[in-house]
Amino acid sequence: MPKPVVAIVGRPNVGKSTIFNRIVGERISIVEDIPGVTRDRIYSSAEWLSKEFNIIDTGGIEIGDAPFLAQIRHQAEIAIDEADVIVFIANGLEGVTSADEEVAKILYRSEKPVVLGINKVDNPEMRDQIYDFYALGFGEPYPISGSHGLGLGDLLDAVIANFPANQSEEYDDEIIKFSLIGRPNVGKSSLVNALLGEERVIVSDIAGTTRDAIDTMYKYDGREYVIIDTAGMRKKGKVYETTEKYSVLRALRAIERSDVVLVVLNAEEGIIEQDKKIAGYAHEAGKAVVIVVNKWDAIEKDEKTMKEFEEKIKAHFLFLNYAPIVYLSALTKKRTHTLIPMIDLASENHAMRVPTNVLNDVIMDAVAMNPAPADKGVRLKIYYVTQVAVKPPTFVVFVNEPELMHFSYERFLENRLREAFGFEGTPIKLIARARK
Ligand SMILES: Nc1nc2c(ncn2[C@@H]2O[C@H](COP(=O)(O)OP(=O)(O)OP(=O)(O)O)[C@@H](O)[C@H]2O)c(=O)[nH]1
Ligand SMILES: Nc1nc2c(ncn2[C@@H]2O[C@H](COP(=O)(O)OP(=O)(O)OP(=O)(O)O)[C@@H](O)[C@H]2O)c(=O)[nH]1
Repeated sequence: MPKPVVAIVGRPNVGKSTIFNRIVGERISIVEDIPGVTRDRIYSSAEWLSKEFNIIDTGGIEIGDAPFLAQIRHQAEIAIDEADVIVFIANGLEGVTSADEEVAKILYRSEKPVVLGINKVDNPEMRDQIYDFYALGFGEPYPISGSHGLGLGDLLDAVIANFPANQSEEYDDEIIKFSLIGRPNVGKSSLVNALLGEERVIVSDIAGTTRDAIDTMYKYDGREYVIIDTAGMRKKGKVYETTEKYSVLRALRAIERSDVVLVVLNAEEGIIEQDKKIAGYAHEAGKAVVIVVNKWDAIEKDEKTMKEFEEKIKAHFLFLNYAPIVYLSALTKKRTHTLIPMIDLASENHAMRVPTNVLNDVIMDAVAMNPAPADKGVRLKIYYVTQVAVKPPTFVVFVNEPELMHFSYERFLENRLREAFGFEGTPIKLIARARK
């Protein structure tokens, strides 16, 4: 089920990021600290009354050197393009400003529901001041205080009440969904075209939350695939579509809807910081990952080139050590046929379920071979392991003291699981829990 998308808009300094952070809370991703991966907090999943949604802080998307008013206009347009419900924030301490009216004007033009939040209403006496904001024309203004966490419940109730009704299932579970991410010009569109070749292409425009996302159905060897957001890869019409943060936002949304993410690199240009950042998003989302080195035709090669490139990738993407690497050329179509089998493999491993008894045999053997080190005289004891989820495979390890599970030991156990079961192409997650 596609999750509804909520976007926060408003002129600078009204408290959008404060509210975003409040709503998102402390969401811990699959790997807490990947060195070198900076997290842009402009997009996150969130939950209210067990309704899940995604939320965008449009204030975090700066549009180059556009002047003040153009900035807020573009941000409002992004909200309209990307969201199902828009949260419009104004500042209760300052009353209605002309910049607020500017935002309102753009929002009127859309048919998206708008919930108006008046921020910085830090105490109940200030509530009378919010009535001025009826003038903005979005009905009842909700008084809130982002910094004190007040009033957000009522605001979110209104947001949820505006979610689109009965969204249909996106695709059948057997259909493998994949997306291509990578910085501009690495060859994502060319690769999609190379894959599609002469095949009949059915482009589906999905109804519901994923506005603007054009997915492509793809059949290979009798199996069905969906290439997620092929439109997002091509589209570059509006001013903000060329900004880096916006493409990050599109990439994050495509990643989220995928089973397998292809991180596309350019052999000609090698690996740069931006590639690392993009790869980090795929990893953090817990998706299966295949690294694609494109433009392999364009470089001088000898028998060592591939090995050298692989070492470079391993060094730059330590956190993606499970991702298989495919070298190909979208231009000449050399080795493009090796890609789909890799996607199949990564996807299968991402959904792998290991029987509990086999799992425990492997872990107990590992522990016997290499017992956990003691910490201040107390030794970690592992009682039992069970797989609690797939996509990615997630294991709960029941222990005496979860704090004794150090990173290096966890890594050791993870490696043993990988040796025993494969898991090529997928992250796996270990969670230490105290046995009750
Ligand atoms: N008094 C008060 N101050 C707040 C509240 N929420 C945010 N602020 C303050 O307002 C300032 C701006 O907050 P941000 O969350 O950065 O605002 P923003 O809208 O994201 O700003 P841009 O990123 O510039 O668009 C900060 O100094 C916050 O501490 C609130 O509920 N009450
Ligand atoms: N030599 C060579 N050139 C390639 C290959 N794949 C793509 N190109 C070229 O690289 C350029 C960019 O390719 P695109 O497919 O548009 O790249 P993209 O990643 O979709 O780019 P954005 O849409 O900007 O994100 C084009 O000029 C392609 O012809 C390849 O395998 N070898």
